[in-house]
Amino acid sequence: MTAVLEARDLTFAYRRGAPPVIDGLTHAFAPGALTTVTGPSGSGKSTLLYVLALMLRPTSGQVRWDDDDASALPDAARARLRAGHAGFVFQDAVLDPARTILDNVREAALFAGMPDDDARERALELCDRFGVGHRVDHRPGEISGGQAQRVALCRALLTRPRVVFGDEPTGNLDGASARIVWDALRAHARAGATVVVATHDERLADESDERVVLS
Ligand SMILES: Nc1ncnc2c1ncn2[C@@H]1O[C@H](COP(=O)(O)OP(=O)(O)OP(=O)(O)O)[C@@H](O)[C@H]1O
Repeated sequence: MTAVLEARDLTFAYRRGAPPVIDGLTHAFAPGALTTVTGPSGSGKSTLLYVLALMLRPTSGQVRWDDDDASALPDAARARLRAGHAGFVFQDAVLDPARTILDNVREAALFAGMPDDDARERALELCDRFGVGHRVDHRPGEISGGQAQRVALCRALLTRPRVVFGDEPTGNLDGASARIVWDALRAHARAGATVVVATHDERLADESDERVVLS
């Protein structure tokens, strides 16, 4: 099967002539699988996610999406691919404090061309599913950190993206909240998406379908 997302001899350095942070990585990230990226602090886990998500351009090699060299596309085309097909969950929820929970979740639809009514319905369904349905009219300052992270998860899954990136998505959470976020990401993978999660949590990494270990 064609991989949705593939790193091919991927190298990335933040500055010309600096030692590469990613050095010749080749890996096909299988659809239907949750792949964890692990490795010591500073080994390049976040950097790899940003390169795979087309936010940073490789120094050499390719990031292929659906068998095209997506990393070589112009900025606008890369941004369109990201907005249309990818979701993100970071260690901190990064919600807009001025907008309600519902509007924060619906934001993802704006850039993906999802009709407003569908977005609202799906946002409410996700908020209910992840236990923040009673908070949709509140602002981020009025909910807990664990709830905020579940809101970020709802936002990431809103458009049913084919690729989801998580950068330490459970890093700030207690065990129960971490489990909810992890299980949701795994379920999204089982539904066919390609899910790539950077984590320090070896116990969660042991449960992943595939692993990329950086050194
Ligand atoms: N914007 C940047 N400019 C220059 N160097 C950077 C930049 N961001 C990260 N680095 C360097 O790149 C290397 C990899 O950083 P990265 O954040 O990807 O690692 P990580 O494995 O995610 O680390 P951690 O587990 O601590 O979050 C580190 O040496 C870091 O100092």
